[in-house]
Amino acid sequence: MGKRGKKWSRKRKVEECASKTNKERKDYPGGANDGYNVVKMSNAKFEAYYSYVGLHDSRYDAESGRFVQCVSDAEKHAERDLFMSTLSELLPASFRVDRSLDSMIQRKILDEVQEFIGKEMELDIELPRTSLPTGGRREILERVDASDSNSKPNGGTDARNDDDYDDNGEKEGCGPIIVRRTIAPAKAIPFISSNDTILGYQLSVDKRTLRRNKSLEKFHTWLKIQTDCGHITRQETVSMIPPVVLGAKEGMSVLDMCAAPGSKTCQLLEIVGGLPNFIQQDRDSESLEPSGYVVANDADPKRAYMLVTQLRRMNSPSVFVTSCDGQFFPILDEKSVRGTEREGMFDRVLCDVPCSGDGTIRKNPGIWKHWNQLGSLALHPLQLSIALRSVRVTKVGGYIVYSTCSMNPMENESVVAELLRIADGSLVLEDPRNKMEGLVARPGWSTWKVLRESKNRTRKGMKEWKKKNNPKMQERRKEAEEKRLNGECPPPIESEAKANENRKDGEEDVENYARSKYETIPYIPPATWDNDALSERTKSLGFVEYASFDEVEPEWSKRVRASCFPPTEEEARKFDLHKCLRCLPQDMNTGGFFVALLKKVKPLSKSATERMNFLAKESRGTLEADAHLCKEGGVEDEEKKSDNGEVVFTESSAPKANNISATIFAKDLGVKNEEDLRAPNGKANKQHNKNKKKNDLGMEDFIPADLSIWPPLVEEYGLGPTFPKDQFMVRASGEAKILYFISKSVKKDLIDRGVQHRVTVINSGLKGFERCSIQSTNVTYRVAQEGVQYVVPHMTKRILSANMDDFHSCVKEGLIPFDKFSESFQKGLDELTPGSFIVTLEGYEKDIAKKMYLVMFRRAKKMVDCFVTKVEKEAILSKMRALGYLVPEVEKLSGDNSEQVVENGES
Ligand SMILES: C[S@@+](CC[C@H](N)C(=O)[O-])C[C@H]1O[C@@H](n2cnc3c(N)ncnc32)[C@H](O)[C@@H]1O
Repeated sequence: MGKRGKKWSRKRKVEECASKTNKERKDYPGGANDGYNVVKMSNAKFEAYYSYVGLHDSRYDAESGRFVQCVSDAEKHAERDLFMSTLSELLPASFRVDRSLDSMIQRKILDEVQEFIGKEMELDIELPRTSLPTGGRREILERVDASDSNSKPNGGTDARNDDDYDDNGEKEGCGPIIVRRTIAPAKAIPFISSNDTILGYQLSVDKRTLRRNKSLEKFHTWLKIQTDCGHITRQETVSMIPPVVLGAKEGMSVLDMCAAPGSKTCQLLEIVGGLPNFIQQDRDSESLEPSGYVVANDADPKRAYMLVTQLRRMNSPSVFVTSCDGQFFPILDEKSVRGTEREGMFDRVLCDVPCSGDGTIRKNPGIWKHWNQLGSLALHPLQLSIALRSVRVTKVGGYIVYSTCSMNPMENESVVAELLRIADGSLVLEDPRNKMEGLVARPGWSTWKVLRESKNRTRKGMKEWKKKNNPKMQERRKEAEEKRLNGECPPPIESEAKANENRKDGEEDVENYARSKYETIPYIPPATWDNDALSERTKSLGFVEYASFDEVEPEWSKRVRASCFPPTEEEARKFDLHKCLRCLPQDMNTGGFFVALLKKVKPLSKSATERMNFLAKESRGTLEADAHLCKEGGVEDEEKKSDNGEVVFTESSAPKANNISATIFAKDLGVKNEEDLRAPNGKANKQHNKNKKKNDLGMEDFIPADLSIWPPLVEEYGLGPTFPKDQFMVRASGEAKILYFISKSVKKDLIDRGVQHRVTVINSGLKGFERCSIQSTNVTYRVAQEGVQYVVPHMTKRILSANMDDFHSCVKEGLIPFDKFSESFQKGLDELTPGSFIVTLEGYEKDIAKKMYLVMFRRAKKMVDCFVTKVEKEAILSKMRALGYLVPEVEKLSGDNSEQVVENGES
């Protein structure tokens, strides 16, 4: 089998694996397949770890509205039960209405939301069929019955009757439980608001119930349509917190460092890159575009593509999607452009780092099976490195939000504490609670315990154990042993024997591990909350605790780092870590989340920058890191030396400090003189441009469109002098299929500084024109619906204004004969030569915020076509309804037939 065949079979394996996961998903809690693949919502290590580190040591006091310490064991038990039973419930779905929507449309949507959330209705709710380690389902049912309202009470709970449960913690003979409740389907989320209007809503039910429940069918259909139109975004409640905390404002430059799949990016874009509501008909062309922008970055190119799909709904020219390891995000200081000394270029940076994700355990039940503490320890340095880079690229005076969906202090407070330590006064932690009405978040921890799992409990250990216990291997070993006993072969040499002995020790451990991981031993709640007893329990599960970094064995010092340990008392007083937000699932019936808001008050010191580079280098290896960092083009010439006289790696010194990497990188770019690498926007970049039409991902470079394409288009569409030709970008090489329109600020801050040569640009802006040659003319492009509102204001030809009826016909019908329209509209059509043209809704010709424009095509025969996708047509119809035009709720729409026209050879 050739290479191709091999590849194909690997692909098939992946597909098979994916389908299995889907099956698992289908069967996941509440699935009809009784007992098959039901996820066990229990993990002894997870529970022992969090009990020991103190996750249940405080509770919410509803009376005072504050968190208080649990003083008795009973209180801790109750808190733990509440935590565990919340984790076993399915996560309620949430959504928010786009804050940048035209105010009239937004009002209409909010009215429609009220229709659903305002009135109570009887709902059949399916409770998860799960194995609950303790407390749990029965208790949930009791709470459901006892509660008239939809709110989740906090406080003590009854202990379960263990007789009802089998050894796995499952209730015997128990299928999916359906309860009928009279509730409102959703409640408002007060901290998701704009101008005192609440825009966020949390449903009473999870998305599966929403999809299947007959009484919610209408609501579900409405949600689907509004989501497709880009009017609302479905997003988890806690995931909406970071963008609000970040405090971005209209017109700001924002970087979303780890952006995919992009729900927070959308939220940020609505604030900084949406069209302000006040734009009305009399604005000048300057204010046509949003002045702020969002750079959405993700290290994984495939995930970065997901961002493009997600952001397309936003219809904004102010987004720049890149794929780059956040640890090497290019530094574009103000000084490289204007010769000033200002550090950083972003007003706000969201650093929502990759994490263990145990806060998402309600929607990702696979975490129950795979959770382990080593994962958090391994992520800690990467998270720190990305966060430091985020600080570096932020302007002085700007803000950084560090967030994770993990509850583990190794990924949260310890990273923030180390950031503050390294920044040494350049960063200040702020408390965002006052901006967050209705938010229930616990204070961050100022101290914590540091534990690791024993080595044999790693995946590698598991693999070795499996290999060792493979029946064939065991058989062979037995044969060898017999031979040895019979004197047929020499005994193993001493060191090997010793190694075997050692392995034997480990074997038992691994066996235990296997049991705990794959059979999921049910967790026995602590009999006492005494510290020693809890410590014993974690030890028996294979955890090792360290009081300080000095205790960490040398072979573990790369995993359990000094920065994992809590701050000294003096540092703790300085850092104020309690200002961080710790959202636990039981507090707002959400997922778990952590957020820290940091203000950059002065530039980072040299040693902080060196530490940042060191971490990046450590994570990616010297060669790769050097190449990445010198790709940025150094800005300072001097070679840096540390206190002990060693050459320390910095961006600028990279080529000098490591000649090999510089040579490799120079070769890669086709630059003969390595010094050229150091000149920002210099030879290296130009050479890079010339030689590398395709970037590392095989994508063509994203470059400004050649000005020679414009004359025929200017003539055809009457593009006036205000038309911003320099804001159109293309993919390099050949004739561009699409001309992307980017906003002025994206051009000025990013393109003009050459960012496109330093990172992989996945996408930016809106499709402004699409290739489409029109017979008997030299016109090679037509206007694209995606960016039509930014082109139309500059057009003086080929625009027709239509009344509501004609406009509606254009949206609704496919191929439309002229005589379907009013006489005046027909007259306009008769005067047009064949080709692309724009129809605007009468009265909204210049209102680009409402985007009542349609890209149409006039055929040679007296017919017209509409080049608008079904989804966009839905959006237009819902806007027409908001404008008071009586469009039926369900309209049969024909899709975009641009392809068909091309095939027919008419265009
Ligand atoms: C927690 S998710 C981000 C979720 C996202 N902010 C949202 O709200 O939809 C973390 C993301 O970081 C990306 N990532 C992992 N390592 C990275 C790195 N070194 N630099 C940048 N992104 C990284 C992952 O691909 C993943 O998409």
